[in-house]
Amino acid sequence: MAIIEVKDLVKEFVVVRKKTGLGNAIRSLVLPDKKIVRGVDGLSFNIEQGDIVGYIGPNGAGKSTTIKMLTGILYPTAGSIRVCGLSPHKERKAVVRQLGVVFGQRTQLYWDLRLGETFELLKRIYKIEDKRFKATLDMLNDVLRIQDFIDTPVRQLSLGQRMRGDLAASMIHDPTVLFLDEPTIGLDADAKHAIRGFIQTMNRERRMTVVLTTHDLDDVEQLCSRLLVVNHGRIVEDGPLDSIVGKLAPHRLLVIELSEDVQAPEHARAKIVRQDGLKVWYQFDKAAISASELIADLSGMLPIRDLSVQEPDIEDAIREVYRTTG
Ligand SMILES: Nc1ncnc2c1ncn2[C@@H]1O[C@H](COP(=O)(O)OP(=O)(O)OP(=O)(O)O)[C@@H](O)[C@H]1O
Repeated sequence: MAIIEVKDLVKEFVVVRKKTGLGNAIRSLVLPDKKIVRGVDGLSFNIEQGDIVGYIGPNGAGKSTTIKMLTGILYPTAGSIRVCGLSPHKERKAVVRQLGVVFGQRTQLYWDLRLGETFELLKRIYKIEDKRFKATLDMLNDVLRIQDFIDTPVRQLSLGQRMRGDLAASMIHDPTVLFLDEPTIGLDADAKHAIRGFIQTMNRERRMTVVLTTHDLDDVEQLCSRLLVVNHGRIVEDGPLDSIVGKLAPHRLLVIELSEDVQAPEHARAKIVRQDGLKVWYQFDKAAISASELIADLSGMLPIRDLSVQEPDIEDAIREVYRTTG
């Protein structure tokens, strides 16, 4: 059984359109001009236990709205959700015990408490027994190195320390699923490395399922076994990184260095995208022609001194996801 099951999920928001001018403002009070915005528009997907899934897409695609519904913060307009066999909005208390949630852009720690006091508070909220609490803290300290600043008030922590504190807090009750919304945003390379290491360790050692929204390409590349790409509230791609890169950036480049300055010939299944002195760049789709076929064809027509095949760039492919507007 999948640990997260989402079927035909829809979330609509009612937005009141504001008009300028006093007359219009008064009219709006009596008869507001309402518009329905579909933040999520018929999502269906399952996530298996132990997966690390990147939930990615351009701004306004519906990522946060989905995460809020999966964690019981928002009520869906239609469709169904099961997380650990529970309905997040109907069985919120029970579901919250199974979930860890971290929003990179805002802390869930208590600003005026020391980090350790926050953990104590969470211990009481979740009714965690002493022995288990201590064991979890020791484990979290091993992975996140929180001991150095556990007695520091949260407001004095650096961003990287605060994020490690937030992650530790989300794990105190030993959840089954971890939702991370931009967990590495604004962090330096060391802190990012620590956070990624933590996610990998929790996934490997505790079979923790992780759903991660991120704009960081290294997060995607280093962590995610599967990507769900969302746009306009719908899933537009679902699969491992490689296959999505293949779909979004199907083109490869054959770069040929000529031994003589000749005009490079056109090819029916490859396009010349650049010629600079003795170098020519042919772009081709590997589904239409293989690199070896193209090389064989061209070597009969051109004086070739050297050549190389350039694979598509993961960064370009994922950037394409974030650039997409259509
Ligand atoms: N409370 C709200 N009221 C009205 N519209 C909303 C509300 N929350 C989200 N929306 C709209 O729903 C759509 C999806 O928004 P959402 O915040 O889920 O996108 P996102 O993928 O998380 O974007 P980002 O990457 O910018 O955080 C957007 O059109 C947004 O304007």
